[in-house]
Amino acid sequence: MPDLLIKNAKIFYDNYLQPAEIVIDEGKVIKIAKEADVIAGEVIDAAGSLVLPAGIDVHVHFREPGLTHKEDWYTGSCAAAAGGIATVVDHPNTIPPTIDKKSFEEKLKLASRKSIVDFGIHGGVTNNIEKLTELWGEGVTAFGEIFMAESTGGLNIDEITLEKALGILNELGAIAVIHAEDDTIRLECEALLKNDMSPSSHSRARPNICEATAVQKVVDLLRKTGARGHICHVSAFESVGVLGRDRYIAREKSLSPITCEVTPHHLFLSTRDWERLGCYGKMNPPLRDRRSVKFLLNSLNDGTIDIVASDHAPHCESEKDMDIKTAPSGVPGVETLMPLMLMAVKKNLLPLGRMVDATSAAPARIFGLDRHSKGRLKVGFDADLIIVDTKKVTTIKGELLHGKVGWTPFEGVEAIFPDITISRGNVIWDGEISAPRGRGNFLPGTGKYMATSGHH
Ligand SMILES: NC(=O)N[C@@H](CC(=O)O)C(=O)O
Ligand SMILES: [Zn+2]
Ligand SMILES: [Zn+2]
Repeated sequence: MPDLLIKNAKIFYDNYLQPAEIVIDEGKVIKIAKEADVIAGEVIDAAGSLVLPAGIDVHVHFREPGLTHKEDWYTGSCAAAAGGIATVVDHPNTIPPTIDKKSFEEKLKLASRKSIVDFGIHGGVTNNIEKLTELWGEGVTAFGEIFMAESTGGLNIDEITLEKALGILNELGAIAVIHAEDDTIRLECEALLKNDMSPSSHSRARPNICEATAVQKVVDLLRKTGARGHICHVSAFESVGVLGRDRYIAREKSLSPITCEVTPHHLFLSTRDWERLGCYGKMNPPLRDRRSVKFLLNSLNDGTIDIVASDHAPHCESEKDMDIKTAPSGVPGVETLMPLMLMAVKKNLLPLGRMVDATSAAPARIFGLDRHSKGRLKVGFDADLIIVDTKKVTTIKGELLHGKVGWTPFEGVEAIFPDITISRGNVIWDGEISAPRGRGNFLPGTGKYMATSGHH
């Protein structure tokens, strides 16, 4: 008898919403049919709600080890589950940073003990060029974010180191995940604004051209070295222009595309929100004006932007409640990503199919998580699913979220939260967290398999 039957579901299949029943056994989807005609150990009646692939958030900062007053693997993964995300990839700017075998093993142990969702771990790139191969063999998902400019953690590197690292990543066949901002432009602008204490000065300290210049530089370096690249959190319309041009050339030359992501805060907030948010609106890259915001949404629609990722970067209120120069950069977002995207679909800002691809199938494909059967509602794939009643529009409240910091830049914004999140056939969220600590599995990157299978 299979473990679970979801009946009265509506699924998005063949570009249509269709009624379906989904049969799950041993964590996998084993049958999808109009009428499954089986008796299962357990039955969930979706009562006509949508059943979609759970989200995959490839950009979170879960802050452990070292910064657990902001977040840890348990609270971060609970926030993910409550927001409809069943897989995350963590970034390296923890304390210690994830830059060698030892720090990687430490993070892996903590995450394995505490995470309730499946996870990958990215390796960091600093002056650890000689450690990249060992990190790859340990099973990091990819390398990054590689900081071209200062951001939380101070892991930024210069262009010479970046080029060297990209050469090695090309040999490994690993993806370079880039935080693209130009540090020279940042320093120049910051110097000019050193007496400007208005929160909105942060957007001018890191203007559009600061990002676009770095995007152009790293595109050139990726093409020169041959390394595969993914650009984090693009925010300026000029950057998307640079990437669109490269994509066109890449297609003509049959090169692998450089992929990119956008965050919900760059899609749904703008420089207008400085007034409401004050220093809580400080993040890198910063809030942009309406022109970029519109362009980002169009580019997500037409596929120039591949995926949505949260850049979940929590800081405590006591840390944010400082002057704009002292406050740390970053906002929480893992729990609100899917609810905001579902709301965007309801408002006709984006077709459902595009939203589903950008939050599940595409991140899985780009980061090789599809080899772990992630990212699709499909027979043979992991039963990582959400059940959503799209009629249930609520407003986001920081105090109801499950991360540690208790605030959100989206306070009062309309959203659609999932009723149920299922990970490998287990209900991990149904209005409360229903998963034991440490049930989440590590999803090793391809370097691990190459190391164990003995060829390179
Ligand atoms: N986005 C941010 O402003 N901050 C991130 C780091 C980063 O992604 O740059 C953080 O870890 O706090
Ligand atoms: Zn970043
Ligand atoms: Zn980040």
